[in-house]
Amino acid sequence: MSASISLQESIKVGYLGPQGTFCHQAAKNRFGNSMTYVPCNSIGDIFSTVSKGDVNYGVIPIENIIFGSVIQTLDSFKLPSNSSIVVLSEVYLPLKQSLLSNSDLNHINKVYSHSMAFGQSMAWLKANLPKAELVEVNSTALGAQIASKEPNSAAVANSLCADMYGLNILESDISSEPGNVTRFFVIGIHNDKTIVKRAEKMLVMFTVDHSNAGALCMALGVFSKHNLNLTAINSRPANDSFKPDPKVKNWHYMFFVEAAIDSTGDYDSCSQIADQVIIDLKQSCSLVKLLGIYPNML
Ligand SMILES: O=C(O)C(=O)C[C@]1(C(=O)O)C=C[C@@H](O)C=C1
Repeated sequence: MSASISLQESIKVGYLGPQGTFCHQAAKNRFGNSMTYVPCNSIGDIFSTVSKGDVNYGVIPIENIIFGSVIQTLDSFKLPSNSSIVVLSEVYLPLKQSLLSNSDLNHINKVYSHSMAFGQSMAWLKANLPKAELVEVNSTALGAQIASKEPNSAAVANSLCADMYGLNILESDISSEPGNVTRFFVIGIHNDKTIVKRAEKMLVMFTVDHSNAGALCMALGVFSKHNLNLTAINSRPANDSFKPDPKVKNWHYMFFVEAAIDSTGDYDSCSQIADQVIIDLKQSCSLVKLLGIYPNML
Protein backbone atom coordinates (compact mmCIF):
# COMPACT_ATOMS: atom_id res chain seq x y z
CA MET A 1 0.00 0.00 0.00
CA SER A 2 1.44 3.39 -0.90
CA ALA A 3 2.22 5.84 1.89
CA SER A 4 -0.31 8.38 0.59
CA ILE A 5 -3.17 5.82 0.55
CA SER A 6 -2.43 4.66 4.09
CA LEU A 7 -2.26 8.33 5.16
CA GLN A 8 -5.69 8.89 3.58
CA GLU A 9 -7.12 5.82 5.29
CA SER A 10 -6.19 7.35 8.63
CA ILE A 11 -8.44 10.34 7.80
CA LYS A 12 -11.95 9.71 9.07
CA VAL A 13 -15.08 11.23 7.56
CA GLY A 14 -18.43 11.03 9.41
CA TYR A 15 -21.62 10.78 7.33
CA LEU A 16 -25.32 10.00 7.84
CA GLY A 17 -25.47 6.21 7.74
CA PRO A 18 -25.95 3.45 7.02
CA GLN A 19 -24.02 3.11 3.75
CA GLY A 20 -25.92 4.12 0.62
CA THR A 21 -27.32 7.46 1.82
CA PHE A 22 -26.99 10.52 -0.39
CA CYS A 23 -24.77 11.91 2.35
CA HIS A 24 -22.43 8.91 1.88
CA GLN A 25 -22.36 9.56 -1.86
CA ALA A 26 -21.64 13.29 -1.36
CA ALA A 27 -18.80 12.40 1.04
CA LYS A 28 -17.26 9.95 -1.45
CA ASN A 29 -17.61 12.48 -4.29
CA ARG A 30 -15.70 15.00 -2.16
CA PHE A 31 -13.04 12.79 -0.56
CA GLY A 32 -12.67 9.77 -2.90
CA ASN A 33 -12.57 6.09 -1.99
CA SER A 34 -9.49 5.80 0.20
CA MET A 35 -10.73 7.63 3.35
CA THR A 36 -12.23 5.78 6.31
CA TYR A 37 -15.96 6.53 6.30
CA VAL A 38 -17.74 6.47 9.66
CA PRO A 39 -21.56 6.05 9.60
CA CYS A 40 -23.49 8.15 12.16
CA ASN A 41 -27.11 7.62 13.26
CA SER A 42 -28.31 11.20 12.83
CA ILE A 43 -27.19 14.63 11.66
CA GLY A 44 -26.82 15.61 15.34
CA ASP A 45 -24.48 12.63 15.83
CA ILE A 46 -22.29 13.77 12.91
CA PHE A 47 -21.87 17.15 14.65
CA SER A 48 -21.02 15.58 18.01
CA THR A 49 -18.59 13.04 16.46
CA VAL A 50 -16.75 15.90 14.73
CA SER A 51 -16.87 18.09 17.88
CA LYS A 52 -15.33 15.31 19.98
CA GLY A 53 -12.54 14.82 17.42
CA ASP A 54 -13.54 11.18 16.74
CA VAL A 55 -13.48 11.97 13.00
CA ASN A 56 -11.54 14.62 11.05
CA TYR A 57 -14.47 15.81 8.94
CA GLY A 58 -18.24 15.42 8.74
CA VAL A 59 -20.54 15.73 5.71
CA ILE A 60 -24.03 17.11 6.43
CA PRO A 61 -26.96 18.09 4.16
CA ILE A 62 -27.87 21.80 4.30
CA GLU A 63 -30.56 22.33 1.63
CA ASN A 64 -32.44 20.72 -1.20
CA ILE A 65 -33.51 22.59 -4.31
CA ILE A 66 -37.10 21.18 -4.12
CA PHE A 67 -37.83 20.88 -0.39
CA GLY A 68 -35.60 23.59 1.11
CA SER A 69 -33.45 23.84 4.21
CA VAL A 70 -32.50 20.91 6.45
CA ILE A 71 -33.62 22.10 9.86
CA GLN A 72 -31.75 19.39 11.82
CA THR A 73 -28.54 20.86 10.41
CA LEU A 74 -29.44 24.47 11.27
CA ASP A 75 -30.53 23.43 14.77
CA SER A 76 -27.28 21.53 15.30
CA PHE A 77 -25.27 24.69 14.52
CA LYS A 78 -27.27 26.48 17.25
CA LEU A 79 -26.22 24.11 20.03
CA PRO A 80 -23.52 25.50 22.36
CA SER A 81 -21.97 21.98 22.45
CA ASN A 82 -21.19 22.39 18.72
CA SER A 83 -19.58 25.80 19.07
CA SER A 84 -16.20 24.58 17.75
CA ILE A 85 -17.69 23.42 14.41
CA VAL A 86 -16.75 25.32 11.23
CA VAL A 87 -17.88 24.90 7.62
CA LEU A 88 -14.93 24.06 5.37
CA SER A 89 -16.51 23.39 2.00
CA GLU A 90 -19.73 22.74 0.12
CA VAL A 91 -20.72 19.84 -2.18
CA TYR A 92 -23.62 19.89 -4.68
CA LEU A 93 -25.06 16.42 -5.35
CA PRO A 94 -27.52 15.98 -8.26
CA LEU A 95 -29.79 13.10 -7.22
CA LYS A 96 -32.81 10.99 -8.02
CA GLN A 97 -35.22 9.61 -5.42
CA SER A 98 -36.27 6.05 -6.30
CA LEU A 99 -38.99 3.76 -4.97
CA LEU A 100 -37.40 0.48 -3.83
CA SER A 101 -39.31 -2.61 -2.73
CA ASN A 102 -39.57 -6.38 -2.98
CA SER A 103 -43.38 -6.14 -3.35
CA ASP A 104 -45.58 -5.04 -6.25
CA LEU A 105 -46.75 -1.44 -6.16
CA ASN A 106 -50.34 -2.47 -5.39
CA HIS A 107 -49.27 -4.48 -2.30
CA ILE A 108 -47.26 -1.71 -0.62
CA ASN A 109 -48.86 -0.37 2.56
CA LYS A 110 -45.85 1.26 4.24
CA VAL A 111 -43.05 3.47 2.88
CA TYR A 112 -39.91 4.29 4.88
CA SER A 113 -37.63 7.26 4.27
CA HIS A 114 -36.03 10.45 5.55
CA SER A 115 -38.41 13.43 5.85
CA MET A 116 -36.39 15.38 3.23
CA ALA A 117 -36.74 12.54 0.70
CA PHE A 118 -40.52 12.34 1.35
CA GLY A 119 -40.68 16.12 0.80
CA GLN A 120 -39.00 15.74 -2.58
CA SER A 121 -41.29 12.95 -3.79
CA MET A 122 -44.66 13.72 -2.12
CA ALA A 123 -46.53 14.42 -5.38
CA TRP A 124 -45.60 11.00 -6.79
CA LEU A 125 -46.37 9.20 -3.49
CA LYS A 126 -49.78 10.87 -3.18
CA ALA A 127 -50.66 10.01 -6.78
CA ASN A 128 -49.36 6.42 -6.76
CA LEU A 129 -49.51 5.20 -3.15
CA PRO A 130 -52.32 7.35 -1.66
CA LYS A 131 -53.18 4.81 1.07
CA ALA A 132 -49.66 3.85 2.15
CA GLU A 133 -48.41 4.92 5.58
CA LEU A 134 -45.29 7.13 5.27
CA VAL A 135 -42.86 6.34 8.10
CA GLU A 136 -40.03 8.81 8.76
CA VAL A 137 -36.69 7.30 9.71
CA ASN A 138 -33.23 8.85 10.20
CA SER A 139 -32.02 8.30 6.62
CA THR A 140 -33.07 7.01 3.21
CA ALA A 141 -30.66 4.04 3.42
CA LEU A 142 -32.01 3.09 6.85
CA GLY A 143 -35.47 3.08 5.20
CA ALA A 144 -34.13 0.72 2.51
CA GLN A 145 -32.60 -1.56 5.16
CA ILE A 146 -35.95 -1.76 7.02
CA ALA A 147 -37.99 -2.27 3.82
CA SER A 148 -35.73 -5.14 2.77
CA LYS A 149 -36.81 -7.06 5.89
CA GLU A 150 -40.51 -6.18 5.92
CA PRO A 151 -43.06 -7.60 3.42
CA ASN A 152 -45.41 -5.11 1.71
CA SER A 153 -43.13 -2.18 2.47
CA ALA A 154 -40.97 0.13 0.34
CA ALA A 155 -38.36 2.86 0.72
CA VAL A 156 -37.68 6.16 -1.00
CA ALA A 157 -33.91 6.12 -1.43
CA ASN A 158 -30.92 6.25 -3.74
CA SER A 159 -31.21 3.53 -6.42
CA LEU A 160 -27.73 2.33 -5.30
CA CYS A 161 -29.47 0.98 -2.18
CA ALA A 162 -31.33 -1.59 -4.33
CA ASP A 163 -28.19 -3.73 -4.79
CA MET A 164 -26.82 -2.97 -1.32
CA TYR A 165 -29.95 -4.09 0.51
CA GLY A 166 -31.45 -6.58 -1.96
CA LEU A 167 -34.44 -4.56 -3.23
CA ASN A 168 -35.96 -3.96 -6.65
CA ILE A 169 -36.20 -0.53 -8.25
CA LEU A 170 -39.96 -0.08 -8.84
CA GLU A 171 -39.57 3.51 -10.09
CA SER A 172 -36.20 5.12 -10.68
CA ASP A 173 -37.06 8.84 -10.45
CA ILE A 174 -39.97 9.97 -8.29
CA SER A 175 -38.68 13.46 -7.41
CA SER A 176 -41.47 16.03 -7.81
CA GLU A 177 -39.39 18.21 -10.13
CA PRO A 178 -36.56 17.51 -12.57
CA GLY A 179 -33.05 18.69 -11.69
CA ASN A 180 -33.13 17.57 -8.05
CA VAL A 181 -29.97 18.65 -6.16
CA THR A 182 -28.97 18.64 -2.48
CA ARG A 183 -26.21 20.87 -1.14
CA PHE A 184 -23.99 19.47 1.62
CA PHE A 185 -21.42 21.09 3.90
CA VAL A 186 -18.10 19.58 4.92
CA ILE A 187 -17.55 20.47 8.59
CA GLY A 188 -14.49 20.28 10.85
CA ILE A 189 -13.31 21.80 14.10
CA HIS A 190 -10.81 24.29 12.78
CA ASN A 191 -10.06 25.99 9.51
CA ASP A 192 -8.07 23.47 7.56
CA LYS A 193 -6.04 24.66 4.62
CA THR A 194 -5.29 21.05 3.56
CA ILE A 195 -8.83 20.85 2.20
CA VAL A 196 -9.75 24.53 1.82
CA LYS A 197 -7.33 26.46 -0.31
CA ARG A 198 -9.79 29.01 -1.71
CA ALA A 199 -12.66 30.91 -0.15
CA GLU A 200 -15.43 32.90 -1.82
CA LYS A 201 -18.39 32.58 0.56
CA MET A 202 -19.08 33.10 4.25
CA LEU A 203 -21.76 31.77 6.60
CA VAL A 204 -22.62 33.69 9.75
CA MET A 205 -25.15 33.06 12.53
CA PHE A 206 -26.59 35.81 14.77
CA THR A 207 -29.64 37.01 16.68
CA VAL A 208 -31.00 40.55 16.76
CA ASP A 209 -32.52 42.55 19.59
CA HIS A 210 -36.27 42.42 18.92
CA SER A 211 -36.96 45.51 21.00
CA ASN A 212 -35.18 47.63 18.36
CA ALA A 213 -37.24 48.47 15.25
CA GLY A 214 -35.19 47.75 12.13
CA ALA A 215 -32.62 45.57 13.94
CA LEU A 216 -32.56 42.89 11.20
CA CYS A 217 -32.40 45.58 8.53
CA MET A 218 -29.35 47.08 10.28
CA ALA A 219 -27.68 43.67 10.43
CA LEU A 220 -28.24 43.04 6.73
CA GLY A 221 -26.96 46.55 6.03
CA VAL A 222 -23.53 45.36 7.21
CA PHE A 223 -23.35 42.95 4.24
CA SER A 224 -24.40 45.69 1.85
CA LYS A 225 -21.81 48.10 3.36
CA HIS A 226 -19.11 45.54 2.52
CA ASN A 227 -20.58 45.06 -0.97
CA LEU A 228 -21.42 41.39 -0.33
CA ASN A 229 -24.13 39.56 -2.25
CA LEU A 230 -26.44 37.52 0.02
CA THR A 231 -26.89 33.96 -1.30
CA ALA A 232 -29.09 32.42 1.44
CA ILE A 233 -30.98 33.48 4.57
CA ASN A 234 -32.52 31.06 7.07
CA SER A 235 -33.99 31.54 10.49
CA ARG A 236 -34.71 29.14 13.35
CA PRO A 237 -36.27 29.81 16.75
CA ALA A 238 -33.65 30.84 19.33
CA ASN A 239 -35.48 30.40 22.62
CA ASP A 240 -34.54 31.31 26.17
CA SER A 241 -32.64 28.05 26.62
CA PHE A 242 -29.74 29.97 25.01
CA LYS A 243 -27.83 30.69 28.17
CA PRO A 244 -25.70 32.60 28.99
CA ASP A 245 -27.15 35.38 26.77
CA PRO A 246 -30.05 36.94 28.72
CA LYS A 247 -31.08 39.01 25.67
CA VAL A 248 -32.25 35.87 23.81
CA LYS A 249 -35.91 35.18 24.66
CA ASN A 250 -38.67 32.85 23.45
CA TRP A 251 -39.81 33.82 19.92
CA HIS A 252 -36.45 35.34 19.10
CA TYR A 253 -34.72 33.94 16.03
CA MET A 254 -31.29 32.76 15.08
CA PHE A 255 -30.50 34.01 11.56
CA PHE A 256 -28.14 32.16 9.23
CA VAL A 257 -26.84 34.42 6.46
CA GLU A 258 -24.61 33.25 3.66
CA ALA A 259 -22.88 35.76 1.42
CA ALA A 260 -20.60 35.68 -1.58
CA ILE A 261 -17.46 37.66 -0.81
CA ASP A 262 -16.48 39.69 -3.82
CA SER A 263 -12.92 38.47 -4.12
CA THR A 264 -10.69 36.41 -6.34
CA GLY A 265 -11.03 33.38 -4.08
CA ASP A 266 -7.97 34.45 -2.11
CA TYR A 267 -8.38 32.80 1.29
CA ASP A 268 -6.63 35.47 3.36
CA SER A 269 -8.46 38.43 1.83
CA CYS A 270 -11.78 36.57 2.21
CA SER A 271 -10.93 35.89 5.86
CA GLN A 272 -10.14 39.58 6.48
CA ILE A 273 -13.46 40.70 4.99
CA ALA A 274 -15.37 38.08 7.00
CA ASP A 275 -13.67 39.22 10.23
CA GLN A 276 -14.65 42.83 9.49
CA VAL A 277 -18.27 41.77 8.88
CA ILE A 278 -18.30 40.01 12.26
CA ILE A 279 -16.91 43.10 14.04
CA ASP A 280 -19.60 45.27 12.42
CA LEU A 281 -22.43 42.78 13.16
CA LYS A 282 -21.44 42.76 16.83
CA GLN A 283 -22.42 46.46 17.01
CA SER A 284 -26.10 45.61 16.59
CA CYS A 285 -26.53 41.80 17.03
CA SER A 286 -25.99 39.26 19.79
CA LEU A 287 -24.54 35.73 19.66
CA VAL A 288 -22.66 36.54 16.44
CA LYS A 289 -20.62 33.63 15.11
CA LEU A 290 -18.70 33.13 11.88
CA LEU A 291 -19.52 29.54 10.89
CA GLY A 292 -17.01 29.41 8.07
CA ILE A 293 -15.47 30.72 4.86
CA TYR A 294 -15.26 28.31 1.93
CA PRO A 295 -15.12 28.04 -1.87
CA ASN A 296 -18.23 28.52 -4.00
CA MET A 297 -18.76 25.09 -5.63
CA LEU A 298 -21.80 26.07 -7.73
O1 LIG B 1 -31.05 10.16 4.03
C1 LIG B 1 -30.14 10.44 3.21
O2 LIG B 1 -29.85 9.73 2.25
C2 LIG B 1 -29.40 11.67 3.38
O3 LIG B 1 -28.26 11.77 2.95
C3 LIG B 1 -30.11 12.86 4.01
C4 LIG B 1 -30.80 13.75 3.00
C5 LIG B 1 -31.22 15.12 3.64
O4 LIG B 1 -31.29 15.24 4.85
O5 LIG B 1 -31.54 16.03 2.84
C6 LIG B 1 -29.82 14.07 1.92
C7 LIG B 1 -30.19 14.19 0.64
C8 LIG B 1 -31.60 14.09 0.22
O6 LIG B 1 -32.05 15.43 0.12
C9 LIG B 1 -32.44 13.37 1.22
C10 LIG B 1 -32.01 13.15 2.47
